[in-house]
Amino acid sequence: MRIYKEFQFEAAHFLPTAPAGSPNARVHGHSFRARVTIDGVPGADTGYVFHFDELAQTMAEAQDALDHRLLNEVEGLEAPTLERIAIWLWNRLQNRVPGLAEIEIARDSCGEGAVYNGPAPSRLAAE
Ligand SMILES: Nc1nc2c(c(=O)[nH]1)N=C([C@H](O)[C@H](O)COP(=O)(O)OP(=O)(O)OP(=O)(O)O)CN2
Ligand SMILES: [Zn+2]
Repeated sequence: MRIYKEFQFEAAHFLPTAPAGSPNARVHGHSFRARVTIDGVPGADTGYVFHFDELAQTMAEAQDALDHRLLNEVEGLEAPTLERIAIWLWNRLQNRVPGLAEIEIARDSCGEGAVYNGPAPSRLAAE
């Protein structure tokens, strides 16, 4: 079973590789939504996969690192596309959230988003 929790953040950014003169090359802001999805089996006694309160604490720390920031100044987000933010959040949460299955970063105002399910499995040594 999959469960999820979301948080919002408002942040500024620019895309350093955008062509000069493009609006994307200028600092501008968006409202972002992050969804963290966990895959697991509800505990026989607890009835939950992972307690939302525990997840909320971890997510609050990530939210604080992103909210009302210039994302380009956040370590690892020098090119802060939706895709890069999704990977950044995955890397931040992967050791702290058992069963982490998916990160979605969305800009709902323009119907855009990126969904990341973690790195592709590494090739078998025999290959
Ligand atoms: N594959 C991607 N393409 C683009 C991304 C991205 O993250 N991944 N990001 C951008 C820029 O951030 C750009 O600002 C998005 O612009 P646009 O789609 O025009 O949306 P708005 O600026 O209109 O968003 P509002 O929040 O509605 O103002 C470009 N491409
Ligand atoms: Zn933008």
